[in-house]
Parts: sequence; C-alpha cells; structure tokens
Amino acid sequence: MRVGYGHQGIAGPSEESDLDAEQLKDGWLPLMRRWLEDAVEAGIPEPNAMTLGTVDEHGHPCTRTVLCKGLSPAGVLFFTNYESDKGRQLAAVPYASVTFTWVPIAKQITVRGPAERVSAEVTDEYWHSRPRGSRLGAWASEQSRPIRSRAELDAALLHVAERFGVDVDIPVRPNWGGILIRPEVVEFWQGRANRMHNRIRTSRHGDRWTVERLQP
Ligand SMILES: Cc1cc2nc3c(=O)[nH]c(=O)nc-3n(C[C@H](O)[C@H](O)[C@H](O)COP(=O)(O)O)c2cc1C
Ligand code: PXP
Repeated sequence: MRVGYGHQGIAGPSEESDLDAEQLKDGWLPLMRRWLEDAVEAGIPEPNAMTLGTVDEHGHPCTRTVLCKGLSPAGVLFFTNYESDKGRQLAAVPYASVTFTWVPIAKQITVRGPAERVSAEVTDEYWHSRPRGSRLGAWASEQSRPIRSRAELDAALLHVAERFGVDVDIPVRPNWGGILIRPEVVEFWQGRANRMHNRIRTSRHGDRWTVERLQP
C-alpha cells in the first residue's frame, strides 16, 4: 500500500537543521526533552505516548502503548499494574524498549534498557496526582485478565466506588506502580527527503556514552 504523505509528512521538506551528533553533546536527556516539547508545541495528541515492547515467556515480542510520566537522568518512567501481561513479562525479563512516534514533526525516539520497579514513595506521589476516577478504575480492573462483559466491568467500578465512599482517600492499589527504564541505547530519528533520514544513536558502556550515526 502506498500512502500519500503530502508536503508535511515523513518524506516532506523541513526547514529544521539536520540532526547531528553535536546535538547529543550533553547526552540524550536534553535533546529528548526538546523533542517532547516540539511534539507538545505541534499539538500532537498524547505527545508522551510511547509504544512499549517487552518479551513473553516464549521470547515473543509484545507491544502496547503507555504514557511516559517522567524523564530524568535515571531514565523513562511509566505506571501500570504489575500483574498485567506487561508487568509479569517485565518481572521475568526486566528489559524494555519504548518508541515515541511523532509523525507530524517527522521525529521518533527509541529507548532501550533494563526496567525496574520504582520505590513505593515515587508510586505514591504519582498515584495521588491521578484523578479519583482513574484511581478507582485501577482498583476495579484486573488488567489484562479476561472478563465476561462490559456490564461486569462497570459493576466492578461501582463496587470499588461504594467500598471507598466519597470522602475517603483512595490508597495505592497493591501491585500498581511505576516502572523505570534505564537507558542503555537511545536512538533519535529525524525524517528527511528520499528516505535519507538522520539517525543518531547513543549507547552506554559502563559510565561512558558513545554517539554514532546510522544509515537510514
Ligand atoms: C494512549 C494510550 C496510553 C496508555 N497508557 C497506559 C499507561 O500508561 N499504563 C497502562 O498500564 N496502560 C496504558 N494504556 C493501555 C495499554 O496500552 C494496554 O492496553 C494495557 O496496559 C494492557 O497491556 P498488557 O496487557 O500488555 O499489560 C494506554 C493505552 C493508550 C492507547
Ligand atoms: N493506566 C491505564 C490503564 C491507562 O489507560 C493510562 C493512560 O491511558 C494510564 C494508566 C496512565 O495515565 P494516567 O495515569 O494519566 O491515567
């Protein structure tokens, strides 16, 4: 299938300068923050959405979208149910790959590295920033497990809402929390004409980082 990209798409011209290794002189984090801001400014919906790849017990890849909820020198943070498929997979094989895809600004970032659960304090702080409804939803859903009907799911939400009442703080659901991916490899991709895209990859070797350009 051929899709017409129009003049602004992946293959379209851009007034932006070419991505180069120099832009990574201060490491992956400042450039990643800048690109995330570019995505926000461009009005991309859910600019912090990223495709999370994990492997299952057969070594098969599994992907789904999660929201990035923190970027720091330590890594990339998201929150989920630790007993979901992804949670179990990461417990067994604690290594993840995440990709941010920002088609309207012709940019993509992939981060790979070991994944670990964050402290209860970090989870607690984020949990309490979530709307009450989302906190109740996290209690109501046995994420990734089958359920017979939508009606049963709605009943589960009503049940937890009644259980907690209106004035009570909703505590962190057990086995719900943050996962931090500690970057080992970060690749920045910038779309260019004729599929001659710019790709700059930075990789960690102990506490040293190398930067290299990859062919598109
Ligand atoms: C835009 C978007 C953002 C999402 N963010 C999250 C998230 O941050 N955490 C989460 O657990 N699920 C999130 N989901 C739902 C997941 O994609 C997925 O369906 C769910 O986590 C179950 O995945 P699993 O069965 O592979 O564990 C999001 C879905 C979309 C479309
Ligand atoms: N958990 C689930 C099931 C989600 O669908 C999402 C976002 O879609 C999140 C967590 C993370 O976002 P938030 O904490 O803002 O609800």
